[in-house]
Amino acid sequence: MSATIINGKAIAAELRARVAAQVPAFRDATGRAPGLAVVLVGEDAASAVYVRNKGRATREAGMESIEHRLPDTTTTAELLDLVGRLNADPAVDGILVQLPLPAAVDTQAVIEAIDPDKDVDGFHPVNAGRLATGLDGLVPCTPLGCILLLRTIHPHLAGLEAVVVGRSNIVGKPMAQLLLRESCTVTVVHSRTRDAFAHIRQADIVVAAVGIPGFVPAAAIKPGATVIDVGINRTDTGLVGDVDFAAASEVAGAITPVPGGVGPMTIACLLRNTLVAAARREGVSLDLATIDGAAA
Ligand SMILES: Nc1nc2c(c(=O)[nH]1)N[C@@H](CN(C=O)c1ccc(C(=O)N[C@@H](CCC(=O)O)C(=O)O)cc1)CN2
Repeated sequence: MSATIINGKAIAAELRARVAAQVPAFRDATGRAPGLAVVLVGEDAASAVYVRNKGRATREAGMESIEHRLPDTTTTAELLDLVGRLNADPAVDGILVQLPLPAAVDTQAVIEAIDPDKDVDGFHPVNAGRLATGLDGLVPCTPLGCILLLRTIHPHLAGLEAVVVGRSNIVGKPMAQLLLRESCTVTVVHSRTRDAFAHIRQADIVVAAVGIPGFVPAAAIKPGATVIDVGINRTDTGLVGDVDFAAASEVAGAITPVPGGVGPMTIACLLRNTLVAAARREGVSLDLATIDGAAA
């Protein structure tokens, strides 16, 4: 069997276009564009690229991009002070602090300092709680992107067996919550799971977010399953995911590539979240089902 390759780059471009299409109405209603502030601390090369791409995508969508680049000597107190100012700035609808932060910075304190209603990363405990309890909040971009990719293959996710590989706060846990919200039957496997592959083999949907190159072998995938690979691992042979893509695509029904799968959805969903945050702050109504795609 040769799997359908899920083209995240194309699906992300469509989402970005749908978000951009809503911006003129927001401008007309409020007299301003949605504003996204992105904070980069230090010199991490990959983070610098992601922040540059976020700024470009924000401007291309017709939104205001506010970028803060700080040295790697920045203290937690200095970062908290900046976040406080962005919280208070009425032109800022979304705040994103690029991760990872330098080791000396208290990352959790910074995340918790962001106004939950401007937390376009969806990492604040208030937004994690809203997601877990079925309230409207801001949802982490990468897991949200995975759901939108899954819907292109499974317009109805309810009842499917889903296995999430990894339990990070940024991807694994919110991914499990989002799949539960779609009425999937959800299992999370992690480093202490006794036989992770035995669980993965039962799954109609596998979301791999463990950060280990090629961790999921073809032999662990049920024939016809949909495989979403969140891993972005830099190796001597280039960027690879958490799934053995070449072998798995002979077994899976559909699979995301790396690069070109989940990654582009992260930035598209960031724009979507910024528009959502701006609309909620201004009391402007949005048709989220249309923005997220016809099957939403
Ligand atoms: N505050 C945040 N920090 C980080 C997040 C996040 O969502 N919020 N996620 C990642 C990095 N990230 C966005 O910030 C991100 C990662 C990858 C891509 C992407 O488009 N990847 C491409 C490959 C690009 C490459 O060559 O490196 C792909 O997969 O096709 C976009 C955004 C950690 N930090």
